[in-house]
Amino acid sequence: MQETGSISIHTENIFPIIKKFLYSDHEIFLRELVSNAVDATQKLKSLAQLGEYKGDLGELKVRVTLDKEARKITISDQGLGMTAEEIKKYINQIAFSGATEFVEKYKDKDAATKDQIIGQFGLGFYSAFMVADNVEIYSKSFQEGTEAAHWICDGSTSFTLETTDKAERGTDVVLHVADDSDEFLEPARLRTILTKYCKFLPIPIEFEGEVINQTTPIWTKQPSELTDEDYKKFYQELYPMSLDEPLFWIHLNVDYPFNLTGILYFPKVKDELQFQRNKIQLYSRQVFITDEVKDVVPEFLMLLHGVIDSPDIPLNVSRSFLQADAAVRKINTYITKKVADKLNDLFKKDRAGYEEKWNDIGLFVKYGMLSDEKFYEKAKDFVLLKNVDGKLFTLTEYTEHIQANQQDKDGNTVVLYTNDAEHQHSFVAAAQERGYDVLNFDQVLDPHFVGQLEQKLEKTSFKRVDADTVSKLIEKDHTTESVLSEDDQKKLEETFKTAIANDTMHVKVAALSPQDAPVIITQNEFMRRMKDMQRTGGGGGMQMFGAFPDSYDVTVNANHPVAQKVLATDGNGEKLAKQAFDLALLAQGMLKGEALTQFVKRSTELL
Ligand SMILES: Nc1ncnc2c1ncn2[C@@H]1O[C@H](COP(=O)(O)OP(=O)(O)OP(=O)(O)O)[C@@H](O)[C@H]1O
Repeated sequence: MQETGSISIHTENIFPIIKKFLYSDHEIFLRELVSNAVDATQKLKSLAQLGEYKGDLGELKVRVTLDKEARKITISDQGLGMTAEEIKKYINQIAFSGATEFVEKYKDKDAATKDQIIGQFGLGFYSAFMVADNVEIYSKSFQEGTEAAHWICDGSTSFTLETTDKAERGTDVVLHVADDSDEFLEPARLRTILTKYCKFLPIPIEFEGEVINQTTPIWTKQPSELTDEDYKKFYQELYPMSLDEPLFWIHLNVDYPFNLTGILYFPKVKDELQFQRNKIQLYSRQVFITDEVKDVVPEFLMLLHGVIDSPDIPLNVSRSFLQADAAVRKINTYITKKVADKLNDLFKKDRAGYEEKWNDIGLFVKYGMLSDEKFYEKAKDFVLLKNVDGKLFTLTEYTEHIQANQQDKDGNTVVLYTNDAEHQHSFVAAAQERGYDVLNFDQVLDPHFVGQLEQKLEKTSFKRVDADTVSKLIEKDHTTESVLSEDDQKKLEETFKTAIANDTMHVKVAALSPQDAPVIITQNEFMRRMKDMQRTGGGGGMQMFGAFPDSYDVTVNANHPVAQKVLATDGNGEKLAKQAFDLALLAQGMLKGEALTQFVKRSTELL
């Protein structure tokens, strides 16, 4: 029997269009055909379990063979097979009706809409025509008394279907590789594609006499069956180039309201926001889909490694489509919650171990808090603050720790921090002498984190230690009286102004404790933050602050003995003022170049 026919497609040149636009990655044809073969094999297994197939299953394998000379790639399975009728139905109608619909929708659309349309289409059998100019199917159904069928299609809309004498159950799909697809005739290329997409398929895949996959990867098993070693070993398999062990992991396992399994690993983070080579891999029923998981996994968790497997994620991952997908949004929420629960668990069960890992996980936690409100709500109980002595506190613990000493006259708690303990050493030391605690906020996200905490925590403000003189950082009720008369204060101010002779240095005289430094240079917290934000790309209204030169407050301590000396009428006042000012600059690493040379010269003279 031979039958020729026309595939019910109205648009003549459907394949060139598919070939050109459907997938930029032609290599996925192999993933599609091998997954079809695996599906057919698993369907047969299920039928056998249900007693609907009583024959011998035999060795269930999928074989990929390459005949370079003949320009042929064959994908063979011993699955349930198809009769001629089934080929007409499943291949001619189902596989190609998808293609028709695709082209119909695709015509006359702009690029963005086209992208979206591509995203909606199931990949499948017809992806074979991206690399082949002729495709044959030889198939024999598992059903007794049926004849084997042979189907040929040359990429036009007509096909030939005839009986054949294939003896074994199953399907061979033969691709006659097109002239422009020579790359797929290289064994190494095929092996790479198979390892990329088929490494964890549930049925053995054989290529050049070797099985290339692991049929039961650990994420498909129960956590109770697995040891820490199994998880670590699997991490190595996923990322053979990785030198570090993961810190810990989460085994994901849900079947309602969507299906998802997987393992997420927390890696050691070497430098902040480093480029991540080891990405999370996305699978659908053990078939690799992509490692661009941007829309499936919340952005802050992109720093994690591992695998996610879900049949509920649309296979062909197109941006605009994924973002709108309800299942994807639920998955997103679920993963966020799981990660928060895991961290909370670690924190509760093993505080010491958690603290040890804080350097590595702190970044995730803060990034998560900043980018996801729900995560903030959970993480506020286990986020840690580190002070300059290296001690770690939760938010509540810290508030309690500083409450007694760091309240200002209005009852607000003032949190002091440094972003560079070395550089701001004199300020940190001054604050500590007062009995204040100073936090270390020296990581890349910390400026944003400070902003967030300030908004969230009631009656709490944050000040960088060098934002003001120590007595002004936290304004208490009692004010120190000045030992100088008003005239003297004026005179002192003028002397310093002349000595400094710099418009960006705003000199003022204040009555501080005689134990404080004679001159203190600070940068206003508000102004500094605005300028910082402008530098890191905060747009809009911040622009104007960036245009201002850096400006500083120079506070001269009226109660320090140096003030008396500057006022003494021996003609050395200005020189001393300049010297005291330079010392303050020096304490902050701001004295450089010629100014530094002058300072050294003047110091020698004064000696
Ligand atoms: N190797 C095979 N053995 C048995 N049946 C097959 C085989 N390959 C394809 N088929 C049949 O042809 C149908 C169409 O295949 P196609 O790959 O185009 O779409 P799909 O697998 O149903 O969906 P998708 O691949 O988009 O998820 C399949 O559903 C299946 O019934």
